[in-house]
Amino acid sequence: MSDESRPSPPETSAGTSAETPAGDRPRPRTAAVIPAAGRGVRLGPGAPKALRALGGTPMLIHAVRAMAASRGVSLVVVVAPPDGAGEVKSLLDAHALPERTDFLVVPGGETRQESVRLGLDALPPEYDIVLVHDAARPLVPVDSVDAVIDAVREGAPAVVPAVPLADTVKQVEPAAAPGEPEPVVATPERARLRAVQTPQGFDRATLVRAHGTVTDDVTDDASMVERLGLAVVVVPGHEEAFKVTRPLDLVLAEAVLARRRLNDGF
Ligand SMILES: Nc1ccn([C@@H]2O[C@H](COP(=O)(O)OP(=O)(O)OP(=O)(O)O)[C@@H](O)[C@H]2O)c(=O)n1
Ligand SMILES: C[C@](O)(CO)[C@H](O)COP(=O)(O)O
Repeated sequence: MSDESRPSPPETSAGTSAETPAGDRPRPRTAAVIPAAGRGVRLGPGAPKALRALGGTPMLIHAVRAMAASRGVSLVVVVAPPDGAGEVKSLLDAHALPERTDFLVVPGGETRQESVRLGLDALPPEYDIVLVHDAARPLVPVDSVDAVIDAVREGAPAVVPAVPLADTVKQVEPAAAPGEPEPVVATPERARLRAVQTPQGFDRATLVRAHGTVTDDVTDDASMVERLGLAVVVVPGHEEAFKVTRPLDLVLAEAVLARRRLNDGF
């Protein structure tokens, strides 16, 4: 492990993914890669998005805690802004994670794809299942994380959490000239469309192969697996796993967090 890591804690009886009843095959171990190296241009000027505060705590810390909340996740790899790995390491040192969860910090790249690949490159060999989770989805509930891990453990090479759409979606052609209206060319059947979230879960070898093979620009990791011709399956996502992209998303995230804190009594 690099200097940017905490030493692995001893196995505990609290139950890592490798723990099994006597005689059973060990369960595959799961690591979560968190791409957090984006600027957050759509959120507006300020610090890199992952380091901006949500309820007084950096968004990245919420995302790391969301992964660490799953008893199946025993390593979190944070892909930090390229010049911010030291700051991210200090943040993680300052915010307690469960004893069972180890972490690593690596510097990210120019694109999300590149950042995910750099996170994958840093994974120790003993992890067979990989989750990829956007730092920009800080409020994903643990049940969604567990559902993705379970589906990969049951044999799916690639799993995405997703929710139905509320809006009708139109496919358009680019406008003939700037300022001209965009012509609609199709209306896909909404009932068959899904809005895809993270964490997306993968058999590690499949994801590594996808990142080593697919060079086109894509907006998520599962579409790289689709391009290999392999099956990707959907499990139910959650409305609170939305992505903080624009200023209004941050307002919603603050409200969701305030509601949780009220319900939890702190
Ligand atoms: N070079 C990049 C670009 C994005 N990401 C991460 O990928 C996730 C999803 O990306 P997005 O929400 O688009 O974040 P940004 O790229 O920061 O946003 P924007 O496009 O508005 O700049 C985020 O957690 C972001 O930090 C990354 O690790 N490395
Ligand atoms: C991976 C993702 O969150 C799935 O919805 C999304 O595609 C990321 O897109 P972004 O434009 O890089 O935020």
